[in-house]
Amino acid sequence: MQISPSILSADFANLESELRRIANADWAHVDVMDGHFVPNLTLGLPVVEALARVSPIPLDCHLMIEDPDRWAPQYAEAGGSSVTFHVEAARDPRSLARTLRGLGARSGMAIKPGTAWAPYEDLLPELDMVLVMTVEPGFGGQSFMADQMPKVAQVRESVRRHGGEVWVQVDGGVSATTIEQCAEAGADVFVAGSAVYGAEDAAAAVDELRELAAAHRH
Ligand SMILES: O=C(CO)[C@@H](O)[C@H](O)COP(=O)(O)O
Ligand SMILES: [Co+2]
Repeated sequence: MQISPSILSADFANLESELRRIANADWAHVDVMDGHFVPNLTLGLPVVEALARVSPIPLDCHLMIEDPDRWAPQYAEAGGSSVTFHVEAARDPRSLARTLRGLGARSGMAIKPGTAWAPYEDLLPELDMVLVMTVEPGFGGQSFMADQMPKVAQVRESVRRHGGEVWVQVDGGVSATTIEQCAEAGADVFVAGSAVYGAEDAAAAVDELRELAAAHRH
């Protein structure tokens, strides 16, 4: 059970110290938004490069951008240990996932709440992680969509049948009150932005989330 706090809810004026607050987490989740794929703009390659230089934990880059076929490999080169693109934006997801792995990154594929999983099941051999969004991508602090749990369970079942080591990540509205149902549905990597950075003791929030997830393991 792994926790990946989203720095979208961190203090952008002090990102290095904000990363140190979550040094006990498994990953630092970096939300890259381009103002086109989603109606919000956050940060890009130069900032990811800078974060990779100082982060005590590996970067989990979530790319909410158009044309990931062109840009995602550069996030792997910039220091993203895991790079997740949205299938809705990708022209050739299979080839992109292979390219990411070839660059030494873990390949992740994200699906929005309105996107079905079944058409993409055959991509599993190329993937290290599937990200099931539990909010509409674009902003932190939104309400958790419990209606995505059946999709998490579907992805978990596909992974079980496929037999590989593919992680199932949930992102959006994950907190101490919603993480249990995510774990029970089959998620094993949990992104939490406001629930971690909104806590006075971010490291304690990470530990609490990990314990709750472990106690409700699928
Ligand atoms: O990708 C996104 C939003 O598009 C997320 O990573 C959020 O930033 C998570 O924030 P919370 O919902 O946990 O506050
Ligand atoms: Co995200």
